[in-house]
Amino acid sequence: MFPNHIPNPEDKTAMAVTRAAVLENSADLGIVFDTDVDRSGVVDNKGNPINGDKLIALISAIVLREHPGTTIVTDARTSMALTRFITNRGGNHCLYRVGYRNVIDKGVQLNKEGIETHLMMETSGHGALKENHFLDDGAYMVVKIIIEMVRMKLAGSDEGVGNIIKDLEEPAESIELRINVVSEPRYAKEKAIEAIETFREYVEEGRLEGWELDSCGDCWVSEGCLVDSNDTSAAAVDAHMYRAKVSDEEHGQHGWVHIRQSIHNPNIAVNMQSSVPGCCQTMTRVLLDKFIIANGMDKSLDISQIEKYAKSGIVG
Ligand SMILES: O=P(O)(O)OC[C@H]1O[C@H](O)[C@H](O)[C@@H](O)[C@@H]1O
Repeated sequence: MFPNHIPNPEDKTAMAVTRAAVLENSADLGIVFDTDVDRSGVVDNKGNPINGDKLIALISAIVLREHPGTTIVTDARTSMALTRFITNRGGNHCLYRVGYRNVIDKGVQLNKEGIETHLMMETSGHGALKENHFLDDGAYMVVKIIIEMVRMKLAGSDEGVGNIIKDLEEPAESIELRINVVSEPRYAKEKAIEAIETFREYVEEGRLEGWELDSCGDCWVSEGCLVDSNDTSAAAVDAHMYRAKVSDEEHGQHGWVHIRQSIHNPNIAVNMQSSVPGCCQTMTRVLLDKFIIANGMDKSLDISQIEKYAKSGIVG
């Protein structure tokens, strides 16, 4: 379909065009790759787009049937519902750093430590399997999905592969905001790290009410996972990233805020999810008033996207 849309399984147009083609041709499956075919997304026969968390869930369900109890590593921008989906099927969910190399390397490391880890996948669509020599390989993922689809058809089901993930809930809200670092480019990384580490201290010291540093709960990675404290084996280059789980009296734990230095750009990426409509805006206001402004960080950071979302609920 290229050059009709960007070849990217995260791209809404790419998924929408593929969905339309599947429905128009009564196809069994639509497939979206990026240019070098290491990222993928699919559309099932009913037109359901399956990318991001949904793709991870679909592959997880297949892999967990083949390897009961396996550990699955993903980046930490996945939903709380995905963790439930994996654990409900008997798997362990290891939430790790953004960056497909980090996610895959974590899986390699866990296997070396004797923790059976068959799938490593990022929300971007990058994914690797132990059986495929830990290669970042979108084509292999899609072949697994095609085999599953044929298996279902041979068993007499026309439900489509989307049926496998029908119990995966979606967060009510999921947003990404960027904070540009106002500085000479050579100091930008340092400043971003300073801001992110101050965020960590704030959350650790309980200065943001209801916010708590997240980890994989009581899994074997204990504190080392999302908080990075006792893991020296992975590259330090993009290690400054933390996730805080967020609760309030009314809803209990309803979401999370993930803050990290961008891998490619001199900015800070802020991702948020909540199961309660309106709560991403509430969390943004807390971040703005109780952390950024309280620290005087609004002088060294371009917080226009944060301010806009806090005021209007509009990303941009
Ligand atoms: O830090 P960002 O600019 O958001 O980029 C983050 C992304 O960087 C690269 O594209 C990696 O391949 C991805 O694994 C990662 O998710």
